[in-house]
This record gives sequence, C-alpha cells and structure tokens, in this order.
Amino acid sequence: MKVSVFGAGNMGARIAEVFLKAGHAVTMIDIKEQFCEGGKKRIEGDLAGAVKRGKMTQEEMDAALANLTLSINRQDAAGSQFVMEVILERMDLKEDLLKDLDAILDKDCIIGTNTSALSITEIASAVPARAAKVIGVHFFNPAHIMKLVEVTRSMLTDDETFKTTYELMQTLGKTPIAVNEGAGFVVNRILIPMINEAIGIYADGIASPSDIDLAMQLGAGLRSGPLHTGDLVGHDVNLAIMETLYRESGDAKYRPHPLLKKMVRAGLLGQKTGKGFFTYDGPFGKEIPGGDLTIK
Ligand SMILES: NC(=O)c1ccc[n+]([C@@H]2O[C@H](COP(=O)([O-])OP(=O)(O)OC[C@H]3O[C@@H](n4cnc5c(N)ncnc54)[C@H](O)[C@@H]3O)[C@@H](O)[C@H]2O)c1
Repeated sequence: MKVSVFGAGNMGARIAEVFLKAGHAVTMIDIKEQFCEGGKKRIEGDLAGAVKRGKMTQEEMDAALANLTLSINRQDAAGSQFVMEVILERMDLKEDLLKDLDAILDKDCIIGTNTSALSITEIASAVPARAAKVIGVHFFNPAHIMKLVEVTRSMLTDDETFKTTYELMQTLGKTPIAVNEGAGFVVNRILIPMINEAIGIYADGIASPSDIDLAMQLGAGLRSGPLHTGDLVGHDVNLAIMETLYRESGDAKYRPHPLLKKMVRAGLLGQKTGKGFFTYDGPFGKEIPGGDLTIK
C-alpha cells in the first residue's frame, strides 16, 4: 500500500524504513531536500548493515530502496492509504499539517501521529471531518529495532481506525499495546521524568553522567542509563514532553529541570547534535569515551 511519512528526522526515517521492509511504497516528505537526503542515508546505512549481517539480501535492500520516494511537497501524499505524522513536537505545526492533509487525502486514509506526549484529541480536533481517522501511533527510538508501538485512541477515534492500525503494526513485526489518551501515554510518563530526575542528580553534583547511568544499569537493571537514553531521544524532545506533562497535569513533579532547558538553549541536544551528556563523533556518530559533560 502507499504510505506517506512526514518528517525524515531521527524517528521519521526509521519509521519509513519499517514500512519499506514490510514491502510498502513509502513517500517520505520533509521541508528541505537535504533533510530528506539525510533520512535516506540513514535508511541506506541500516539496510546495508542488515545485508552485511545476513538479515537481508542485497536484492531485498534494492527492492526496499526502489519503493522509497522523497519529496518536499505535501501534495505528494495524495492517494496514500496510511499517513504517519513524524514532524517536530509542536502542536501548531502538527495542526497546520493535518489541516492541509485533510484536503489532500482520500476520506478513508488514516493519519497516525508519532507525538511523544501531546493530546491526540487536540491534534484530531484540527480536522473535525476526519477526526475519527486520527490516532496516536507511537514508535520508540530507534524505530527499526524497538518492538513496542503505543496505539492511542483519542476521544474521537473510531473502532475501525483503531483495529486497522493495531493490526497494521502487527504486520510490521511490532508489538502494539492499546492505550487510552493521557499525556505521555504509558512509557514517556515514566521514562522522561526519570531522565529529568537523572539530570537533577547530575546538576546537584551527586555523580558524573557515566556513573549515574552505570548506577541505573547495574542497580535498577536498565539496559541503557537515563542520560544515554536522554541523549538518544534528543533533549529538545525531552523538554517538550516534560512541558506537556507539566502543563496537562499542573503537577510540580513534572517540572522540567532548569539544566534541561539550558542544554536545549545551548544546542546540546544529544546524539543528533553530537553533544549532550556524552560526546559523539559528530551528529549521530559513535560515542567518544571519556566525553562526559562537565558544567561550569
Ligand atoms: N526522538 C525520539 O526518541 C522520539 C521517540 C518517539 C516519538 N518522537 C516524536 O516524533 C516526532 C519527531 O521527532 P524526531 O525526534 O524525529 O525529531 P527530529 O527533529 O529529528 O525530526 C523532525 C523532522 O520533521 C521535519 N519537519 C518539521 N516540520 C515539518 C513539516 N511541516 N513537514 C514535514 N517535515 C517537517 C524537520 O525538518 C525534521 O527533519 C516528534 O513528535 C517527537 O516527539 C520522538
């Protein structure tokens, strides 16, 4: 089927990759050609790695890439049966995109939003005539590896949209769970405040970033420590999620830590900018050992 993915960034490219690997034709749409090309490079890198490890043949890789179309024109989503919105975590941008898509897409086309924490009902309300066909489809990072997808109904999502989306995720090799809307859904309501707390522990001078992560790996059984996970997600995204949790609940326990705000203002976003609580060999590069952040 024809799938369109809006956003070729950290998550969008890998979500496009998941659909390509399942044999779908994917149009990946961003606002600049260079962003589309960057996303395509990451897909090519992943697929080449899979071929090298014997998980995929060269022919399968070529067929998947032949199914990928890049675009900077929203109109190219026309004729899609499923659309994934994977753009920046901002309600105004998501609403603006959905309003345009409402005029471009067939009336039965489902729009899945990959929002990390925003209200699915609020996003859906931007397109009253299509609100029943809008649903939360929350993939995890890195989307080509992580199995979980939170399939989240808004107040307005119809049963058919939920069932179709849930079953589609299973055909992609994912494990969906059914979620009723609530800021941050299940995982991020637990995970992101934990990252925020780890930032506070570091800011209080209690331990180094490496030791905080080691503590949570060896003491709490986590596969990745909270600050490495924070660098992977991107601190701009972490901040947006904390702000949503705080705004929606009014509960002080979700207050974004001041250091998280400063990290974002400084462009220390984590892997995507090559520097966060740890240092990387350029954007999305390998971690450089001993590169813990030291705040002055
Ligand atoms: N980073 C994570 O770990 C993670 C995990 C799950 C969900 N999410 C969610 O996924 C979404 C994308 O996050 P990301 O980390 O990939 O961000 P990102 O900054 O890496 O990528 C966002 C991309 O969207 C593009 N974009 C912006 N406006 C657009 C528009 N109108 N049309 C098309 N493209 C547009 C940007 O140019 C950019 O390439 C957010 O809603 C985020 O909360 C992120």
